[in-house]
Amino acid sequence: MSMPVTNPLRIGLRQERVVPPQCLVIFGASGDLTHRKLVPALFELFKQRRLPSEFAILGCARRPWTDEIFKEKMEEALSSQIKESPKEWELFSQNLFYEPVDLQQPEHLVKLGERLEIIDKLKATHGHRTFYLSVSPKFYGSGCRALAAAGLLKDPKRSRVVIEKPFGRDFNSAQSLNSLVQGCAQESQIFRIDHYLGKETVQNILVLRFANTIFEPIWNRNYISSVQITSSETVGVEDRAGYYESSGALRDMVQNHLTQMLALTAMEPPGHFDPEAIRNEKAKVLQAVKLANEEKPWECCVRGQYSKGGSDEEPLLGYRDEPGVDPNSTTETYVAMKLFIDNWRWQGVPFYVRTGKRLAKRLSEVVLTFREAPVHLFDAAGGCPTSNQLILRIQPNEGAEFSFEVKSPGSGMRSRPVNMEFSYDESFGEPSDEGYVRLLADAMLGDPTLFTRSDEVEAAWRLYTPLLEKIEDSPWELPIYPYESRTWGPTESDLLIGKDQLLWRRP
Ligand SMILES: NC(=O)C1=CN([C@@H]2O[C@H](COP(=O)(O)OP(=O)(O)OC[C@H]3O[C@@H](n4cnc5c(N)ncnc54)[C@H](OP(=O)(O)O)[C@@H]3O)[C@@H](O)[C@H]2O)C=CC1
Ligand SMILES: O=C1O[C@H](COP(=O)(O)O)[C@@H](O)[C@H](O)[C@H]1O
Repeated sequence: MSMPVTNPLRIGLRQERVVPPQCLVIFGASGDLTHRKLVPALFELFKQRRLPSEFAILGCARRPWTDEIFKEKMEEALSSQIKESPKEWELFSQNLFYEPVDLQQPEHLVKLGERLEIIDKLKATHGHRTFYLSVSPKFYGSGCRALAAAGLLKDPKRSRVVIEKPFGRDFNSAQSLNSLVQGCAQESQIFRIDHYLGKETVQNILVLRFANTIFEPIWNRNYISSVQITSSETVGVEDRAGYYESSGALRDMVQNHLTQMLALTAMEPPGHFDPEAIRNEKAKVLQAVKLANEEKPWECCVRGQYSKGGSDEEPLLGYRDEPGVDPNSTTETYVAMKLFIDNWRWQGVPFYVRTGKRLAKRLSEVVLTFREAPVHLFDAAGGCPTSNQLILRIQPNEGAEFSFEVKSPGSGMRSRPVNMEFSYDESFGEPSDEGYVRLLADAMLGDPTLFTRSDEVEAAWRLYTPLLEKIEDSPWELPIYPYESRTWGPTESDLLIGKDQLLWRRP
């Protein structure tokens, strides 16, 4: 009988950190995020045995659901996972409870406090609570205030609050929201979530840079000529027009997810792996980022909006024809821009970032392009030698690749580029967890490393607010260029990077 072969990379893989006893209270329990992301992530944690038996999920929203209705709704949300793990669902569902709460009604919060005490006794959760605000951003501040007024945040060791994005809509509103929530709870209790930081490959940027010796000496302006950060989506606005119309790609994706990827790529090495050390370095580098041309932002920023496209079989609506969208909308669904970082490491190295909906491919990646060899000794297949590139594939097919020149086989001495590949799935034999799995566990563990601190959020808003104001005050200076659905965005964005004799990567 042959022995099963064990992949040595899987040894010791799962799962060091188990959440301590507690009750997770989700405000917005009937909403889209709870349905699509939060409860599936919690079920995943449960299946991985990372939730203790002293654990409860208390769903809250205004509608008068009961525990039973909440369980039914969550069963619908998890239907495909439950088919594979029906027994786990039986056990998991015993931890689900529901309390009707309107965050604007103080007496509801008092009732919530009483319900939590009952759950504490029933599930032995000892007053340990994580409050997750998965409600409209207009309730982030008032929600925290209501929790504090009801005395639910007074114990900094046992109560935390998780705040969804967007955290503010410009520098001033983010600053006011920070002071409001910091007036209700200590910074150590506040977890501002950015789900990109929960992605395995985004965290891998840190490990790749700081657990290897080969990268750090060349991770700077002496060796790197440019950096591209892309997050492209194939989906359109879906049913979120109400939110997206007043947000747009700059606020929805660039200020948070792309800027966080940039911060991890560009930050200095922290002295040690400690939440504050990491967040200090991220905040420091974010404070040094600037638009490539602050006086003429139209020279370094391109906005686009998808028009119709697709195929006869799958025709796709243009953004302005989507349900809930203003037929004259000037909200951008695509943005590309060029940034610089004003410090010793990165002076003069352009960072190009782009994101868009309804693009040709779903992908997120960070691409570092290295300087050309100083002398071209060999003929290159295709005319000119390519620059070395390190590509950090955030999604899909999570991993990394390095492209470099090798000798083309044959009698001559010609060079051609090849790729060296690492893939998470292939190496570790299983797909990576969704970002929310990691982040929910970390919030309940009280580990803030992968959450954004107040100064980081403010630094990111400080960077983009002048641009947002320019768009609002003189929109003709930053016009919206249409692009056909399922293409790579407006041609103007090719010109943005083309001015520097570069091309966007189109894998
Ligand atoms: N959906 C997504 O993919 C993403 C969402 N987010 C963020 O997550 C948050 C939630 O988004 P989403 O789930 O899409 O929003 P939804 O509009 O789907 O859900 C909002 C939820 O809030 C509840 N609610 C509304 N008013 C109150 C109130 N006064 N007191 C208590 N609960 C209330 C609603 O239930 P009821 O009407 O019964 O009160 C509902 O459960 C938002 O901040 C969004 O920006 C972030 C990233 C992605
Ligand atoms: O936060 C958001 O992210 C999603 C994209 O997330 P991903 O994990 O699928 O890359 C985006 O669709 C949404 O508009 C935005 O609010």
